[in-house]
Amino acid sequence: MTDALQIMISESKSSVLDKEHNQGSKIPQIASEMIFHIVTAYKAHNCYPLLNQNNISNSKEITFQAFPVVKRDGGLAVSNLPEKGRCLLTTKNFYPGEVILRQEPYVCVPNNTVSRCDGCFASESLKKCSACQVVLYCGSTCQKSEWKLHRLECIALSRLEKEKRKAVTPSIRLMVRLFLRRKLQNEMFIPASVTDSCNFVEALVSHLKDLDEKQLVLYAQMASLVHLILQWPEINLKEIAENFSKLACNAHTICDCELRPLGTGLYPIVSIINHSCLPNAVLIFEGKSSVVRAVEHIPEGAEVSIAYIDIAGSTMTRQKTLKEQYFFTCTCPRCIKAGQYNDIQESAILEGYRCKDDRCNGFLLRDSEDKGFICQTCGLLRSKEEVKRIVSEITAISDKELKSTSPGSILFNGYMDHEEAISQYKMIEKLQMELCHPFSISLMRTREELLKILMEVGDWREALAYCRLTIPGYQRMYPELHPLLGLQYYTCGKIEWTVFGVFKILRGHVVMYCFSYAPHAHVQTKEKHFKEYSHTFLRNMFFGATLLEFRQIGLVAVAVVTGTVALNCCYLCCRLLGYTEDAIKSLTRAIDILRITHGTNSPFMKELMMKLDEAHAEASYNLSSKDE
Ligand SMILES: C[S@@+](CC[C@H](N)C(=O)[O-])C[C@H]1O[C@@H](n2cnc3c(N)ncnc32)[C@H](O)[C@@H]1O
Repeated sequence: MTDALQIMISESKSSVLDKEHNQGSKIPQIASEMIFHIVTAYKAHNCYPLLNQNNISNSKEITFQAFPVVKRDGGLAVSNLPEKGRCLLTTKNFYPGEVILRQEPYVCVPNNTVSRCDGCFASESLKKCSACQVVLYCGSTCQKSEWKLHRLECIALSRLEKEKRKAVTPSIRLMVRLFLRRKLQNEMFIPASVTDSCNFVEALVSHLKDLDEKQLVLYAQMASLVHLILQWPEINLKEIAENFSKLACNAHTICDCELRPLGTGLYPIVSIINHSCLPNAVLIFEGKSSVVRAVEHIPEGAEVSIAYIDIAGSTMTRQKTLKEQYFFTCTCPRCIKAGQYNDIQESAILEGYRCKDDRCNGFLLRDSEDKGFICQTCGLLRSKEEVKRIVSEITAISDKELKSTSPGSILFNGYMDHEEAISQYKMIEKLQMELCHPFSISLMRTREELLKILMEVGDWREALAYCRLTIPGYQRMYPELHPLLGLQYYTCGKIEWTVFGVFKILRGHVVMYCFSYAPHAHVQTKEKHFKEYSHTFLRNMFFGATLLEFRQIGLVAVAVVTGTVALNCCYLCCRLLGYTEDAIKSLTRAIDILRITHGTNSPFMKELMMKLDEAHAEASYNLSSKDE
């Protein structure tokens, strides 16, 4: 049977390759048919060729025993669980904040939403590699550090016609690099070690047998492009397609410290870690290095777990996502509660509707006669028709053709300009407030979008209001030590620290003209001539004057000040009353969480801790000037 399959693979391969050279446009269809046949044949014979957790011990090339212990002295071992496959176990205690594992990527690539340097993922001062014209570098240091691998990649990419080079997406590059690195390690141009070798890649689960036809077709199309780039007769399309399937469930999105995606990387030992919706560890990146830290005490002999997905959703949503992307049913402590009353209640709050009575905070469940949804606190019915009407209004706004016809003028999330985006999101927010439970995820996502845009335009005051609105949702949806909760406190503190008022002095009274100041940007003001205050200038002004009284009337505020500095200057700038204390609270909460998830040594954390120190210094200055 294996021989028959082998013949089929080689026949299909040669036909694909022939077509590839003769009629480029037909390749994908033929390649996908081939993959489909191969997989169907494997399925029919209940046999899967490469390693996976089910047949791992039968493999001749590599066995599980070849690398049972990842880091004996580091407290980790690899084991195998019947329902999960391989897993990472601890052989010592790990405590919150302790690094469990650090690993460099076996291969990685930056994403293409923004142009980035291949070496460090920076997005500034980039130059294209003069030979392939595909890969970007920020300077010679990064170019040199990447050269061993890029030398071969560059030759391969340079052979491609210009038009085809445009189709070289990050996923295609990641696959090309995977094969190139394996080759370089086999030929000993790049050193291999027990934990950094293609053996680990071979052992990754692929779930090829679980893919639907559409996905198989896609992988086959992608495989044919990789084949065309590499032009290695010894690899076949099936192997490449299977590797795409492996990357889909084993590669990780590389993020910056604020969890914004930068690229994709394969970290073979990190890939052994299984998922939990209540994980005991977190995966963070320091540059391109992956770092897994404990977020709770993990006793010796326990399994290390991380979250593969955003764990904010209801059990049903999380399970659906895990099944679709990773092909398993989660049985973590949260998921085993599926269907229990508390779980149903939580789902209804996160993804359901609000009570018709504004004053009631109850959650709604579908009524038995299917007329609508009944509030479980006050018993009020919300009709299906009403729900439908609001849902379709929201959809209509979301779908509205706001996209610009000329790509150059798209400013934000496809909207023509920020103001338009803000107004659309506010309309959606209003409708969601009418429809959804106050802790609903969709309402929170809308507010997150608004926060993002408002920060982009430097409207710090409103951004702060939205940021504060999201905090209770985050507290509810995430565990106490979740990086996203820490980062939301950080954003709040950062804005509280940033919001300034600019005052104009009028005979000892000061009239406030604006509320916001964006460092290194223009002061946002009703009176345009207040532009371009430098950060230092504003800070100096603040320290030179004492605010006696502050009253806010709409957008204008009146403040009474004393102090010669204030009177010598035309304008006085002051952090809005009470915001320093708020910033201290938010930054402290952020640090309490992020020092566990992110450690304390990264530049990001150092800056954050410095900000908190500054806030403390300013608060005690305020206190002392008040006493005087
Ligand atoms: C990144 S791999 C993790 C390592 C994997 N167990 C192995 O044997 O290589 C992801 C795959 O592991 C399995 N997996 C991960 N977490 C799981 C869990 N909580 N329950 C069952 N299977 C899980 C699924 O097959 C998933 O697609």
